[in-house]
Amino acid sequence: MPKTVMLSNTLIQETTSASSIGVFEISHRYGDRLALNQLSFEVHPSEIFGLLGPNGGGKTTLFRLLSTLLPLQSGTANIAGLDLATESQRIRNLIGVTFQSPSLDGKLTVQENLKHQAHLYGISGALMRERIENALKHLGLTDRKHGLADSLSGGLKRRVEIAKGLLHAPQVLLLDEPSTGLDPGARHDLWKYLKQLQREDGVTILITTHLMEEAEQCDRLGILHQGELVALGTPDKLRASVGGDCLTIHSEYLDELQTKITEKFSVVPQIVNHSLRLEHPRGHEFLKELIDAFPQLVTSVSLGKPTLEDVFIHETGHQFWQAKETV
Ligand SMILES: Nc1ncnc2c1ncn2[C@@H]1O[C@H](COP(=O)(O)OP(=O)(O)OP(=O)(O)O)[C@@H](O)[C@H]1O
Repeated sequence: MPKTVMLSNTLIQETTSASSIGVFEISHRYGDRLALNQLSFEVHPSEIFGLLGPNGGGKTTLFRLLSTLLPLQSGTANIAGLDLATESQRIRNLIGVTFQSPSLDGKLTVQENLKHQAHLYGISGALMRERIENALKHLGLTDRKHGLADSLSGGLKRRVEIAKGLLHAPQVLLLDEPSTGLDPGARHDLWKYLKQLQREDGVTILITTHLMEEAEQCDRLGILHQGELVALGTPDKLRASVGGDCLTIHSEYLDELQTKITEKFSVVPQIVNHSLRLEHPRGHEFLKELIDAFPQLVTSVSLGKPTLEDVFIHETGHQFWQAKETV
């Protein structure tokens, strides 16, 4: 967290030099709708930090703020020690951003799109050619470089968007749902490349996703729900925060079974997506007790170690895919 100091009656927040991205108590409204609520987190240098959240959680709004497309309404933020509110031009030079919305010129070839992007950043000549070839190679686009962007599939277009964000060798990459539309092979290659950028070039990567398997690959994760950060930590630490094993109980008599389990075992199962869900330190033993106690009410029970989806349910009471846009 930033240190707050008093200077001439003005509160100044000092940034923590150890962080590459610092977000401190950011809130953002669209009219009456509160899209981000007092959000704070820090991303360390050369870290891959994931923001996991369902649609409407506020991920895109945060990206638009960090990439200087939206002005900050309240709170403070910095990237590589530069203040977002006052040094947006310098920040733009050192970040690479890929948004969900398409930005390619469909009437230009892949290579022309990349050249255009390079020129915007003042890159030309041999350096430009080298950067473009490198990005094409790592994103599996070399044999499509002369094809019109309009002729590409959604997944290939996505890869060109990502290539565009990498051409000026940014220190910090902001990737908003980069895997959307990519098949599993392309997703695997993208992650291999992101980890290479992290390892060899020390790039810091902030990525948003709603895919659990992608979230698993991040060094640390923030779980964003209705504009608030409900959990923060490594995937392992987050999973460990869920108490023991997770049981999902199917029944035709959910309300009755919920009451009876609560009375008999003094634990309150949550009703999530037409089933009962509870956490127990020794799930396999409890499962047997449960079936012995209510053989007529229990249709089936599944038992598993906590997943990131369980972390989300644990923190919000909602199933990830059913979390509503209610902010
Ligand atoms: N321009 C806008 N005007 C009004 N409300 C908006 C606007 N943009 C976003 N919102 C609302 O703000 C909230 C957060 O939206 P945001 O797009 O940041 O979420 P998200 O997590 O990126 O979702 P998605 O993955 O669907 O893009 C949502 O409730 C959304 O409806």
